[in-house]
Amino acid sequence: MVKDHEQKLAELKSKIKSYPDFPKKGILFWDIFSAIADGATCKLLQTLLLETIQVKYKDVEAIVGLESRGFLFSFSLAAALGVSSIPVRKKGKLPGEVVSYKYDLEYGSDVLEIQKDTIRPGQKCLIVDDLIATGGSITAAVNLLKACQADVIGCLAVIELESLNGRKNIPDGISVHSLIKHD
Ligand SMILES: O=P(O)(O)OC[C@H]1O[C@H](OP(=O)(O)OP(=O)(O)O)[C@H](O)[C@@H]1O
Ligand SMILES: Nc1ncnc2[nH]cnc12
Repeated sequence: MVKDHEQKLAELKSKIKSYPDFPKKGILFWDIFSAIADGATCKLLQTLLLETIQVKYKDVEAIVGLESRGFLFSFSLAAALGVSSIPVRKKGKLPGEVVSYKYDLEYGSDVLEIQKDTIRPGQKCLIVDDLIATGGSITAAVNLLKACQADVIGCLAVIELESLNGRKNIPDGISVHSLIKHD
């Protein structure tokens, strides 16, 4: 039987384990690695992400992955589509000339960086990550790409924690899509 999209999403959802109180008390940790340890689920996840890109983001020219779990998807999707794979990393990890963006965390701040010569003004970029929680990381990546004059066509995550309303800070007009929603 050919599985339809909703069945595939339900199957993927059932494969992602959660761990209470990791990495600290009160956090329910959704572990993408538990799903991709299984080869059939790797393939299912790749198929679901590609189907989404073909429907919603078919003009994409670069897949931008957020350190580190976003890299699981940015290379494989870019390779399948034959488009650029570009990493956004935490400060001090990328060689050459970088563009930096400082953003606030609950306590303190952090800096994301991208290599200047990997991105060109107007390039149609899709940001990918495993999970949107507070939305802080993905919002900072949108702002970093905007500072590079890239055309951010959307953000795509495997999981979104809806109760944290991480979408609220993502600039207006940026499409956000997640495969699986949890509270
Ligand atoms: O929406 P937010 O509140 O920003 O949280 C989501 C981010 O947190 C996790 O990354 P983390 O910084 O833990 O790094 P890792 O991928 O290297 O584990 C996750 O992979 C997202 O990038
Ligand atoms: N609850 C969570 N599970 C997995 N990764 C996360 N990153 C931020 N919050 C997370």
